[in-house]
Amino acid sequence: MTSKEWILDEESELRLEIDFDTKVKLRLVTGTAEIFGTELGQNIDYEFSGRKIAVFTWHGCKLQIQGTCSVEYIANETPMISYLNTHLALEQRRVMTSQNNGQGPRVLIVGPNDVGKTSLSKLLLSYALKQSRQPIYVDLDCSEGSITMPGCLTATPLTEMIDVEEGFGSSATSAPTAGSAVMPLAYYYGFPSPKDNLKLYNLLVSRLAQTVDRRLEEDEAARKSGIIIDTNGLIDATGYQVIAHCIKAFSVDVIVALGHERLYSDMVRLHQKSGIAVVKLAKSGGVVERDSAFRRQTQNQKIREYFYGTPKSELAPYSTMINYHDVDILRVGEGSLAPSSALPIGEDRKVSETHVVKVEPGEHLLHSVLAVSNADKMAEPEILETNLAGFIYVSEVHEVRKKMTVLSPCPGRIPKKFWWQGSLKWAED
Ligand SMILES: Nc1ncnc2c1ncn2[C@@H]1O[C@H](COP(=O)(O)OP(=O)(O)OP(=O)(O)O)[C@@H](O)[C@H]1O
Repeated sequence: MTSKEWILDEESELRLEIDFDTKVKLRLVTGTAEIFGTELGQNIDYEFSGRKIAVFTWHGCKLQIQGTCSVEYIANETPMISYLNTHLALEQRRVMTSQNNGQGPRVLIVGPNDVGKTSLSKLLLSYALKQSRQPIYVDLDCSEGSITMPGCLTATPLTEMIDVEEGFGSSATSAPTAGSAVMPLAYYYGFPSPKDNLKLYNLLVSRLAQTVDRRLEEDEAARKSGIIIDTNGLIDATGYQVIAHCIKAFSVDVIVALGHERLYSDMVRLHQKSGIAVVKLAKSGGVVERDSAFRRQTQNQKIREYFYGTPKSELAPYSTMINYHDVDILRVGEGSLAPSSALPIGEDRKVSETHVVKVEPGEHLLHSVLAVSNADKMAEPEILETNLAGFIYVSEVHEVRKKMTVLSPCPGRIPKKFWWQGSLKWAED
């Protein structure tokens, strides 16, 4: 394995892109360094595969890289000072919470795709954690699923530093995630973009916000620390509606507009008069555009980790045979969208967007990832607003015997019978 040393001056970063089929080891030899806000320990090997990262140093350091990266270079110009200043301003608001009902900042990060919204969220959360805060991370980017699986909207109270190698996670709704001692709260949306079913998306955002509020009422440390909300990259007219809805639902008081001048000035025009602080931050030159193939591979990696764990903490999934009639497979909206002319008189399309339909099990479920609802009965709309117990993967379908084999991270019978089908499939390799 090739080995290379890099010397970094203060306030510079080493940018690395590592393919999915290679492994690269990173070691901090001297000095201090961090990855998206989480500090590296000296003389520890960190291993990465299929990642694009920046190793930043405030005071200078020496790094050792073993293995081959597809891209590696040092950048001296970064927006890190402005990111740190944003953290300091948020921290100031936390200190001043006594003047604001004990409520810390509620920050919404908006911007187009691939400007570094998730990376900035990690950084602001890590810096808050470093100051013994316990912020809540709300992930509304349904295409990515930083915390659980793509297709989910989640809220995670963070109590421990975010893992350098795994980011937000070797995460699972069935287990506490990296960076958290508490289980994340997840609702199932099931589509890659809020546009796919706007009514359902907004409904779930409102539901998530209510649950977060209830938690904040009980948890003083989290209340003071505030919430950081990561969004998806939609910034057209629908995107603005989605943003306005999030602001209302979560009572956002700080908007960070990342890497987009017009979005910033629109946010000032639309929201500043209601007392919301709007901050403009520049995109880092290191943020990498990810094509659809890379995003798909990242999703696959995420799904694989849910069932099999990571090299650091491997899991062995359990395989169970299920009768078709033991479970109800559900779908919302899309599958049930009838042409307007076919809807009963007086019922408009909006009604069917949140209508739940049962799906006949069959070959079409093969390789699907299904979300297991915590609901015990099929009542609308409550079932839509019930959080998730976890996920299963359909590894085999036995059409003749009316059975299917599913993988689950937990042993034994799967206790819940309502399983959501979204657009997520995964061919195990
Ligand atoms: N300074 C940097 N150097 C190298 N890579 C970076 C840097 N900042 C971010 N990245 C990488 O760039 C990619 C895109 O960043 P990120 O996911 O934060 O963007 P995003 O705006 O949240 O994207 P989207 O909304 O499209 O999901 C990620 O793989 C991230 O790890």
